[in-house]
Formats: sequence, structure tokens, C-alpha cells
Amino acid sequence: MHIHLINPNTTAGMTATIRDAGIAIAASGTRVTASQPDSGPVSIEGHFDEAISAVGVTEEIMRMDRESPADAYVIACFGDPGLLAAREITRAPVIGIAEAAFHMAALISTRFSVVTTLGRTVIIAEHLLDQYGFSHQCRRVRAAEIPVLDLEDDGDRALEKIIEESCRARDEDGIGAIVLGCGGMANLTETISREVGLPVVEGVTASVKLAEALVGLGLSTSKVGDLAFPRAKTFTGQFSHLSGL
Ligand SMILES: O=C(O)C[C@H]1NC(=O)NC1=O
Repeated sequence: MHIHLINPNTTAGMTATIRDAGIAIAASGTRVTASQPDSGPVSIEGHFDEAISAVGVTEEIMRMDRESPADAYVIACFGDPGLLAAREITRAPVIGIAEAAFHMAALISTRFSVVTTLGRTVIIAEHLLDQYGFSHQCRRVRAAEIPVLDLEDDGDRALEKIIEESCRARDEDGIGAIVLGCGGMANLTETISREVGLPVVEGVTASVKLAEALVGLGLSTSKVGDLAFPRAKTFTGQFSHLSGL
């Protein structure tokens, strides 16, 4: 099977980190590819960045479905930008890394905390916890206070701060697991788990395994109701190419 990972920000180095983590966890019969939009924010650190990146996510899925259809798609940003829109435009399963990580964490612990990047994005994870129905199991969404691209540009310091915040969560939150709140943390799972002494759930790898399960079960996105393909209509301006889809 073919799983395609989409990094919604436009930083190729982070796409490579995401891709390598996906390849490492994939089953022997699974081919993992990855891409990022040509246009959009180099990092996603708030509501505005999320909104802009959602267009790039849907464009990437439409491009792949035209050129090299995947059996499943993963949106590899912890805000799950464009998730439902993406599910409308393809038959393949589409998994957001936050939703996947919450499900996996809930299967191995009764309480978990999330450690993400900047404090201003905490509310985004809190909104998703509420939307997906995991608020009662998540004790707290914490921020290591690192800009997203520090994961690429200042990795050692970023890792140190993520571990520090994860240890505070372990000591203060009464939890059994940690969820990593950024696609760019996809290569840090084992190190953080070893240093903190708790199971660590990371969304990219969780998504790949969930995608394998869905495809293996022969399940795809329902085209009945709200996730049916969009109603054909005229689009104007920079989106005119979407007319009549
Ligand atoms: O929301 C965040 O802090 C993390 C999110 N931003 C990004 O560019 N990739 C992500 O996973």
C-alpha cells in the first residue's frame, strides 16, 4: 500500500523528518512518500497560518489523486489543518496527526498531556481535544516555548526544552503518557520517552499505523453525507481552476 504524508508548512527539511519517521515505522509492504505545498507558511504557529495552510493541503491531495493516488493521506501538522475539507475531496482515508495521537494515547493511558511548541498554539490543540472528544482524558496542553523551525534549526536546544516540559507534565499532571504536539517532533519519540520515563505518542507514526489499519480493513472515507465530493460550482480568481470539480 501507498501512504502519502503531507507537511502543511513549506519547509522541506521538516518534510524530510516527517517522511523518514513514516518510513521507519511503516510495515514492509507499505510505501511512504511525503510532500509539502509550494505555497504557504514556512511554519504553522497560529490560526492564520493554519487557515492558509489548509488550502495547500487540499491542493496537494488533489494533485496526488491526479498524478499518483495514495491509498491513504496523512496531514502532518498538529492542528490537523483542512482535515474535513481533505476528506471531502478524496475517497482515500485522510488522517490528522493530532486526532491519531489522541486516539492512540487514549488506548494506553487514562490521562495524558500534550507538549507542543508555542503557548499561542495551545488553544488549537485544546479545540481539537474538545472536537474529537478527548478533553476528559487530556490533563493539560503544555508548550515548550520553541518556534516550530527551531526543531530544524536549533534541534538540541529544542529537544532539551521539550524534555524539560515533558518532565514537568510527568511530575505535575498525574498522567500515564505524553503526546508530542508537532509534526516536526516525529524523530524525537524514543529519546523523549527514554529521558522522561513515560510512553510517548507521536502523531506522524501513529497516523501511519492507523492508515495501514484502515486500508487493511478496506475502509475509505464515506461519500455519503457531509464528506461527499463538493458540489460543483464556479470558483473565481486564484481558485478558478477549481471550477466544476
Ligand atoms: O502547531 C504547532 O505548533 C505545530 C505545527 N506547526 C507546524 O508547522 N507543524 C506542526 O505540526
